[in-house]
Amino acid sequence: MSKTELGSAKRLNELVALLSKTVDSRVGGDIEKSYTARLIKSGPIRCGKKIAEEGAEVALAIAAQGRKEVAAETADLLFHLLVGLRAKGVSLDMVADALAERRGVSGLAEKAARTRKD
Ligand SMILES: N=c1c2ncn([C@@H]3O[C@H](COP(=O)(O)OP(=O)(O)OP(=O)(O)O)[C@@H](O)[C@H]3O)c2ncn1[C@@H]1O[C@H](COP(=O)(O)O)[C@@H](O)[C@H]1O
Repeated sequence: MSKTELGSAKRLNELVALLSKTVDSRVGGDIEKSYTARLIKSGPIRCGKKIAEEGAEVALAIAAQGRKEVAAETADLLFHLLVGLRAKGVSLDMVADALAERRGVSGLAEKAARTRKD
């Protein structure tokens, strides 16, 4: 990873950490004043639907729109993912553990091992 990439990843990491804290702070908050509080209160099914919607918007932007649109839709998706994780009680640590377990394991090797088991 280049120095520039590492710098951008660190910045995104810090912003996601701050956003995650904001999301946590909205739990049980006033649903008239906070979109996050309203979405968390609406539960995991509604949050899941929003994530599917935002994910589709990212996919469409990648397929047919410009880079600015892709970045904006990705920011929407990241926010909704954080809200969905919070609504479901999944910590960022759990996601980090899942990512760490896969580190260095080629997707192709993993797929081949899975196919052998089937
Ligand atoms: N990052 C975000 C963020 N990204 C997207 N959104 C909101 O996500 C909503 C959903 O987007 P849509 O385009 O689907 O809008 P919609 O069709 O009206 O949404 P729905 O009625 O389907 O829920 C919009 O209202 C956006 O404003 C966000 N709302 C909040 N944040 C962050 O969360 C913080 C706390 O926000 P509140 O909880 O509202 O105070 C903010 O300061 C921001 O940092």
